[in-house]
Amino acid sequence: MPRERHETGRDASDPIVEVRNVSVTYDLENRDAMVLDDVSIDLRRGEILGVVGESGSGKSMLANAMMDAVEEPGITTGEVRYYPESDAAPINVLDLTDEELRELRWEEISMVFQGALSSFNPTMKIRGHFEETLKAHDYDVEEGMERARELLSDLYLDPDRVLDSYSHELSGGMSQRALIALSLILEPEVLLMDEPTAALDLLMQRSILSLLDDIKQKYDLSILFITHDLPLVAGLADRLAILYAFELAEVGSTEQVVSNSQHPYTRALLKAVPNLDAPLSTMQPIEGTAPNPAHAPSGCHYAPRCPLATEECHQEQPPWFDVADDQRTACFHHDEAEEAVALEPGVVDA
Ligand SMILES: Nc1ncnc2c1ncn2[C@@H]1O[C@H](COP(=O)(O)OP(=O)(O)OP(=O)(O)O)[C@@H](O)[C@H]1O
Repeated sequence: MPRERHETGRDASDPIVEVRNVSVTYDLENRDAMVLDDVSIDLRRGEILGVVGESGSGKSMLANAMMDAVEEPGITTGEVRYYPESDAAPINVLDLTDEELRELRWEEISMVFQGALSSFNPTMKIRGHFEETLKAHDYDVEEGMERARELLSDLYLDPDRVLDSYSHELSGGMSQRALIALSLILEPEVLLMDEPTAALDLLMQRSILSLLDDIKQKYDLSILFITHDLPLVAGLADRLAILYAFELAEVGSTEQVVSNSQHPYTRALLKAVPNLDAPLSTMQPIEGTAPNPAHAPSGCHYAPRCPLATEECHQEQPPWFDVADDQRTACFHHDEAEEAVALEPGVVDA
């Protein structure tokens, strides 16, 4: 059954952040270009939601919009509602004053970017970053530094050694873990992670991901994990949201999306990823290129590359279709996708 292009009402599964019809617009090549186009999604309390998309698809825009941190002169529209507790009134993030936003960030919603080296000030020891953040938010420094030590230990780091180092004295994996500890110092409820392990080798990526699961449990976090690496996040996330060219294409439980995707783009993406179990000959790159935001197609953004596209797809944006319990797909031809883009069994392990 077709649905509106946005989720409506409160979810039975208790959202902690609701993103509703959020768009981000920049003036590019003298025209309004949407680098995020009418995205609606919930981050549910206690879940890890993986947001997967190619480079330039708008992943960072989504995370930035959720904290009203889109870089000027970008314009964010729509609604982002944050529910500090299940039955509390929502906070409308896009309506907050600068001072209110300063409090929301770090204390309620915290963000970790890739490349810890550029996030840390090279002339300040790691300890200084923790102390500075605690002071800036009027937290008790002594108590906060106790928590810092615990967080660093939770991330399998030696607290004394790390706190007394400059970031360049630590390995990439160590400084990225120190950055995760720093992001949690003010006990936020939500962690937005934007390609947090992209610069690290595979082994370190995997070990950080398994730590993340433990940290999530211990500190009751809800995590949005952004990546271009579908197999990486499939092993971690409860649900996946697939972003293609500034729009959401499909959202569902990880297992459903990986093993029963109903969107031709998700299926093509699954076919395009290298996988240790599947022979290289079964991999297939996606033909064509993603649109530039200044020249996005008027209908479904994937239509120009899609084997199933019909006139309707080129003219109209597809609505959401509920294709399974807790899985929705924005494709007119979702019921033909499985046959048109066939997958080897077990392409990615959920
Ligand atoms: N400051 C800016 N001004 C104008 N356009 C921008 C700006 N920053 C990003 N964009 C454009 O917005 C689109 C989405 O960018 P975004 O950074 O969200 O992509 P992404 O999916 O996070 O990519 P990556 O994985 O490469 O970081 C891209 O087409 C990008 O070129």
